Amino acid sequence: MSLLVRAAGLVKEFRRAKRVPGRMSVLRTFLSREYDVIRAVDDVSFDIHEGELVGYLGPNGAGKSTTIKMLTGILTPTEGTVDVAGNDPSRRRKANALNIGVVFGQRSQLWWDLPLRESFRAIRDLYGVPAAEGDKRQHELVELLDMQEFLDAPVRQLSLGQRMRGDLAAAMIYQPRLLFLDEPTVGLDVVAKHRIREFVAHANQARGTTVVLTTHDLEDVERLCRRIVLIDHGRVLYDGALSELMSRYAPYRDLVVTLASPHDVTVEGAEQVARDGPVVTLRFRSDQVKAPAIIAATTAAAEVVDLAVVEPRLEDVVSRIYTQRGLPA
Ligand SMILES: Nc1ncnc2c1ncn2[C@@H]1O[C@H](COP(=O)(O)OP(=O)(O)OP(=O)(O)O)[C@@H](O)[C@H]1O
Repeated sequence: MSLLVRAAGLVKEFRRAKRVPGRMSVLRTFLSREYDVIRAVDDVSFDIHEGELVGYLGPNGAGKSTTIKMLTGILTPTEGTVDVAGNDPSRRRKANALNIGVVFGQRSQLWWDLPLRESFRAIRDLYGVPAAEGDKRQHELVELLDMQEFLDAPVRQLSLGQRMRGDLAAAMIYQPRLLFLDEPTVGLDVVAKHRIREFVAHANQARGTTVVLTTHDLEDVERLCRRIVLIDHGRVLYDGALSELMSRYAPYRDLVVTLASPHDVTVEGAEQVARDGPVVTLRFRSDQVKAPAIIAATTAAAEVVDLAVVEPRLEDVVSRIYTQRGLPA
């Protein structure tokens, strides 16, 4: 796989007027020439290869949007370098724009008063997509995202889910090599989320589009991303496979059993971590002991009426990382 994005030692600092306390604070802050420097991105480096689908994650204020803005050319780095398909995005914004598609869940890139069909036409013209190729691509996207029935309605009349589908299609119609998705499923119902995820997976797998996904919805991540980059306070905490993060930081399974009567259970190789009436949770190291062995030992030790083996949730691992402000020991 060839290298598509290289971020090396990226730093972005913002200046924010220092708040002057006391009477007339707002006016005095405005007139004061003192600033605080905020290091929103602090020495971030990563490579992304063609065809990858990377989750770029972090808590609120971690520096995700600031990084993405540097990759798309909206912001110039304070230090460090960015290369996106051979372009320095902030110096060659137009050339970079031809290679990238950007979708923001929170705000539309479409023309509010135009029907989607007209927006697509305008974008195709803007990007110089040949007519026959554009027609074919548009037809395909309309089918894939099931947009036929609202193609002629002005964007302002669309539901959030319809608008998101429109935004995705608009970003893909000129076939960018790299797609940035910022919270693409925020505010959508389960069916709409599913549809968006299916489309993104298809774009990545069938068309080979490289995707950088920023999201707080960890189901998006579980469904789509093999690799994640986790940042906080502008620094990379983890960059690697999602499966590796889970096996390294949550190498356990829970056996949840419902007993015929409420009591504690002692089983070798497992630890009882919770009991709620007759429902007991036994945790065991999945890298050291197999689930069937724990199940057999538990059913021998107690009268079990129901049981389930539960995998650790990404949400638990990530929330531990966020609260500890670092990777668990
Ligand atoms: N234009 C700006 N001027 C001053 N500070 C800024 C500016 N843009 C971002 N920041 C600050 O930089 C830090 C990182 O912000 P950023 O928007 O990159 O975070 P984020 O990870 O995208 O957060 P969220 O998940 O809430 O969108 C925050 O402390 C934010 O207040």
